[in-house]
Amino acid sequence: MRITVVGTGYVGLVTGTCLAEIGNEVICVDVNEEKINKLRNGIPPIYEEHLEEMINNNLAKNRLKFTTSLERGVKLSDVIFIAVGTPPKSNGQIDMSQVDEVAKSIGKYINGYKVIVNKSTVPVGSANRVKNIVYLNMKDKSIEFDVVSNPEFLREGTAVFDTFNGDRIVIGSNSEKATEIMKEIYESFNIPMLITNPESAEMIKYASNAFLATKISFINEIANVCERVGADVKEVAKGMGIDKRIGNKFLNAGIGFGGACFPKDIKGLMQIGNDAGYEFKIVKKVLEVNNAQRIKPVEMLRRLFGNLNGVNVSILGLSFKPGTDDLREAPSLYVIKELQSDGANIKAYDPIAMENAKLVIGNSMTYCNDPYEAVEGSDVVVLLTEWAEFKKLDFNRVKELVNRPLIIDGRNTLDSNSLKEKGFEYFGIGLGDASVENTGPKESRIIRINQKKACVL
Ligand SMILES: NC(=O)C1=CN([C@@H]2O[C@H](COP(=O)(O)OP(=O)(O)OC[C@H]3O[C@@H](n4cnc5c(N)ncnc54)[C@H](O)[C@@H]3O)[C@@H](O)[C@H]2O)C=CC1
Ligand SMILES: O=C(O)[C@H]1O[C@H](OP(=O)(O)OP(=O)(O)OC[C@H]2O[C@@H](n3ccc(=O)[nH]c3=O)[C@H](O)[C@@H]2O)[C@H](O)[C@@H](O)[C@@H]1O
Repeated sequence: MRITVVGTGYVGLVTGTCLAEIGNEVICVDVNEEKINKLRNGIPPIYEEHLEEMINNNLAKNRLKFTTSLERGVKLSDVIFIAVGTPPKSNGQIDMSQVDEVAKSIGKYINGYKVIVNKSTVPVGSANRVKNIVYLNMKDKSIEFDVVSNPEFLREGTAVFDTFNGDRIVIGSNSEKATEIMKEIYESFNIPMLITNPESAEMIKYASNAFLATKISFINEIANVCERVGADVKEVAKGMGIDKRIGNKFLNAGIGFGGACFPKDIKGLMQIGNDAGYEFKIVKKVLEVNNAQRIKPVEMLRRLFGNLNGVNVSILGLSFKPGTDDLREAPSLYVIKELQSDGANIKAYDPIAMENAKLVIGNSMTYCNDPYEAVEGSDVVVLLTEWAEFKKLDFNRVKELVNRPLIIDGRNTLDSNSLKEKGFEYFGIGLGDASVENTGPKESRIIRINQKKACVL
């Protein structure tokens, strides 16, 4: 099939490349000339595992093309995926200007029947919105087209894997013809398809992201209570997750969620509710909990040091999660801002996100070439992203290099017992005894359950 994908960000580029990989002729369009020039030379502007080799493979087979000409993209394809950004405006509302712009151009250049696919995360009613904009901009009103909603569920860092191994493909369509074409495109992925109407498909996307974010804030609140009562949130999550109705995914407590989508889509869902005259209460709290959680390591340091002025803090991990160089809404940005306002000296290292970090954070902290350089002379090591390489560090060497062997593990990812054996002070999030809440003189400790009273079942 001849397919055009508009927008070569995380979603558009991965979708376009994967659709080419299964044999389609794909044109990827972007307004950003620099990105397109790089992509023509096989260089992806983002980091995603396997993406570069797949782009080069499909460029070589002539199945994948990159252009800035949306006109070519519209005229030469039967199906047009819209995968441009839908960022939040400063008031939290969803900015639809990129989608509207693309819809206008599709209307202008449309030259025959097309299926237009909303792949971007867009508010309920957007399939109709795109339909109207396309129609208004068409010269020849007799040309037929359909707009379907096909939300994306890939995660950054595992985007290629997720595209081929997703749990479901959702197609929101009011047209049988368009539905059949969409089914044909996705048939070989062998992923269950849910066919529904566009409004439900649009809502499925927001509801899914908001639910996942809710799970995270929920377990983080459980962690905050665990600290005060001597329970271990990792054990609690394990025990909860065995119940199939709850499931064991997205129950990792830590410093909360970041990324381009959860915070944005929660605000988006609140707006969708507001516009429909309904105040969405739960997700508002989810965001509030997350805002506090992401700066929790700083609160812990304030408690441990009193005054952070002049304290040498080494940060391991800057991206909002492992496997990506994306820093959008990363908890690290908030931690660094707070630490800087307290006068701490910061050295940082991330395996992939250093270049992005320099652009976003600037030269107000020291960027290191490896984790050992980052921890040298530190008063505290703070782990913010659970990159696999941090687990494999030679902690004996780390101990030699630091001023004080103190670790705050914002992702509960390191082996606390082994670190303690090596002589480190170790604090995680919600780990009972390994909580900052439980340090200091006994009388200042917050309620502790007498663990001997606990029943063993
Ligand atoms: N990043 C993610 O993991 C996921 C994102 N989404 C949604 O997918 C959409 C896209 O997200 P990302 O790929 O992260 O965005 P992004 O910001 O990385 O990429 C968007 C691309 O669209 C291009 N663009 C903007 N206006 C254009 C126009 N008029 N014509 C052609 N290209 C244009 C931009 O230059 C940019 O390269 C958003 O709605 C997002 O919420 C959905 C699932 C996962
Ligand atoms: O709409 C989107 O953009 C995407 O948003 C998320 O994907 P993503 O943001 O890439 O990453 P996740 O793996 O979901 O992690 C998001 C954040 O939650 C945090 N997280 C995740 C899981 C967990 O148990 N605990 C936790 O704190 C991560 O550290 C990260 O900061 C969803 O998982 C995707 O299904 C969705 O397509």
